[in-house]
Amino acid sequence: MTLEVGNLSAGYGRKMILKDLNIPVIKPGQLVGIIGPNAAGKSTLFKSLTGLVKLRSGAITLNGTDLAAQGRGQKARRVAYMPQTYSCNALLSVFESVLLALKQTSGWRVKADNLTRVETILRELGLSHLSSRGLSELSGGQSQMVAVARTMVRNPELVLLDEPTSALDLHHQLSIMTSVKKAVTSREIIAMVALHDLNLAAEFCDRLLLIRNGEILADGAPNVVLAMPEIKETYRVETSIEETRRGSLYVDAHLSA
Ligand SMILES: Nc1ncnc2c1ncn2[C@@H]1O[C@H](COP(=O)(O)OP(=O)(O)OP(=O)(O)O)[C@@H](O)[C@H]1O
Repeated sequence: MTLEVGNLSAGYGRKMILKDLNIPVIKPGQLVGIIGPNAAGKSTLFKSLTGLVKLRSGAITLNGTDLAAQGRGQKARRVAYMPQTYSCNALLSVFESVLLALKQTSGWRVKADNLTRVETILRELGLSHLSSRGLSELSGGQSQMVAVARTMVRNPELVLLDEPTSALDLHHQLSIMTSVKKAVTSREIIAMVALHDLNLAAEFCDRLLLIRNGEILADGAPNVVLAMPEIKETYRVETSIEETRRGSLYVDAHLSA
């Protein structure tokens, strides 16, 4: 499983957002963090990869085949996308809503294997206790975790998660990212995760892409990218990188004087 993006340009109407963007090969089992300020183009990149935003030019090669040339059904089987804002029919239970997400890959007929898959993903994400709860009875953070479950249950080749931790408390930020990382490694798939928290990005990602104004400013290992001057310039903050006692990176940031 590999992903490569070449000379991708995309936008809305006449407005070009992504400009000739290149992402050299992402290897299987990699969790890639997409970082950058508000309005940088992170969600637009995800929408371009899923086909929700039409490409002006460029190629998206997933595991040797041109994703852009594939039909909606095929794309839906191969790529699972969790948008920044998510909604689902409020009359469903958590279990039913996750089961419904499988419809895109396995059709309307429910097989025994589908039920097992739903149970497994709810267990892996620590959501089993919410299984029979109605969606309308969930907190914001619980809804966000269920949205992650709906994305991961499809067992796609490429997972795109747009700020999956934005509504979560510290414990759940770490546990969701740990579960996603585990799934990516064990299934040898690729995940791209848009994150505003640079410390989460440092802790969990194998590679970071820094995007600003629709262009990639930096691409590399977290310790390299986070130490680049482009980080300070892009976020307009002063930063320093420290190594914690556990050996992970910590980004200390404050506003420039
Ligand atoms: N449907 C749309 N029509 C027109 N312009 C849009 C549309 N969606 C997004 N944009 C514009 O595209 C640019 C990039 O937006 P995008 O949502 O990709 O940024 P982002 O990096 O995900 O931002 P954030 O971190 O704030 O979520 C912004 O200038 C935004 O106003």
